[in-house]
Amino acid sequence: MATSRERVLEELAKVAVPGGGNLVSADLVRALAIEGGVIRFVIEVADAAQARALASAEAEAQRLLTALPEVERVQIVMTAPAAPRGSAPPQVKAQSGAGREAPPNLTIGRHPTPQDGPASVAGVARILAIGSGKGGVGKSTVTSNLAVALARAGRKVGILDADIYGPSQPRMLGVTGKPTSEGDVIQPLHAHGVTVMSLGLLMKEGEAVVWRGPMLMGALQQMLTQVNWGQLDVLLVDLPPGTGDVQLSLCQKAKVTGAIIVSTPQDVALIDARRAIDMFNKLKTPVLGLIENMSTYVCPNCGHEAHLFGHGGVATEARQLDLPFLGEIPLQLEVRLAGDAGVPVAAGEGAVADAYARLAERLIGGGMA
Ligand SMILES: Nc1ncnc2c1ncn2[C@@H]1O[C@H](COP(=O)(O)OP(=O)(O)OP(=O)(O)O)[C@@H](O)[C@H]1O
Repeated sequence: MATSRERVLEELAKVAVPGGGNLVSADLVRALAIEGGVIRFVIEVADAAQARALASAEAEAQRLLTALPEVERVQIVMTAPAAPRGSAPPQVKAQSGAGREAPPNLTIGRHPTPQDGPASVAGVARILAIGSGKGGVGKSTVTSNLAVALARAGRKVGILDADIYGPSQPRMLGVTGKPTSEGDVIQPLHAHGVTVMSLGLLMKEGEAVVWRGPMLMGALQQMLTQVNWGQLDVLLVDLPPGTGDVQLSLCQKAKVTGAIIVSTPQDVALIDARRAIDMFNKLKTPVLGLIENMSTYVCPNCGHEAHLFGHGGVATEARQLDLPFLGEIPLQLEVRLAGDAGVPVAAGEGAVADAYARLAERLIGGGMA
């Protein structure tokens, strides 16, 4: 069983920090995420001097958490913001056209600015959070394909890739350029009729770890408010898996129309999906429905139908929770190949593209997109 968030905070509250108090009471812990036996979080400090002063607290936190029975790995990132707390957000500087190999020249990631409750995003009619309890169930794949299907159905669609631990929308949508900026307004990119902004566009591939900490809450706020989204019928937010701080900040900072939960039919995924639903309920974000991904598998050679991860589990779960079941997406090799090639399968023709078109129609018909 995974260690609970409360248990982790209990341990961190034992770690004294210079100046009095502990890591938790001094409000230094950010982005706490627990995935199986892996615990990740950020210690947020004001500057390099405080980072040095907290080095032994970091080591102590590492020691205490690693000693917990269920914990396999503890990953702590210490971050100092680019500018001191409370100062104006840094200007966004951008270059266009540089290859993905070049280091990012955008300054993004800052402390969130205070605001009274969740805010609307200018020009964006609806915000849908696409979440999952478990990682790897295809949430990002569903997001990119659903966006393309909605665009094909004539809707103005955007994707905000907030999956800070593995932003994959640039690859899945085949966008490789870098966003440009005018003043502090970031210009998003466009692919397959979808407006796209991703933290992944601001980092070298595989460098997520460098960007995790400083980008968290403030970066999400920047992505919502500083990106020129234009007029959108719907903005899909691809969340990291689980129930961490990104989900929390999104629902606190933005007026989220609702959440859609992606799950495979496997019991283990469904258990985690329930947790995600519970979190959205607690955040008072309506859960608009569930999608079953990696549903039926049809053998391309003999046409035999198999249910590798089971079948119908998500529909049953939706019925039990009295939530809408929005549809099922088959498991097909083409889905992965298309995602890897940067042309979502929903942009073409075939059974999976049809399934996404039905899903898009369902959302549009229900006023969700
Ligand atoms: N219906 C499908 N058929 C075949 N492969 C799929 C399907 N859906 C997703 N995949 C593949 O499964 C893998 C995981 O998908 P994806 O990255 O979308 O999951 P995720 O839930 O967003 O993961 P993460 O936890 O990293 O955010 C990818 O290689 C993707 O191409």
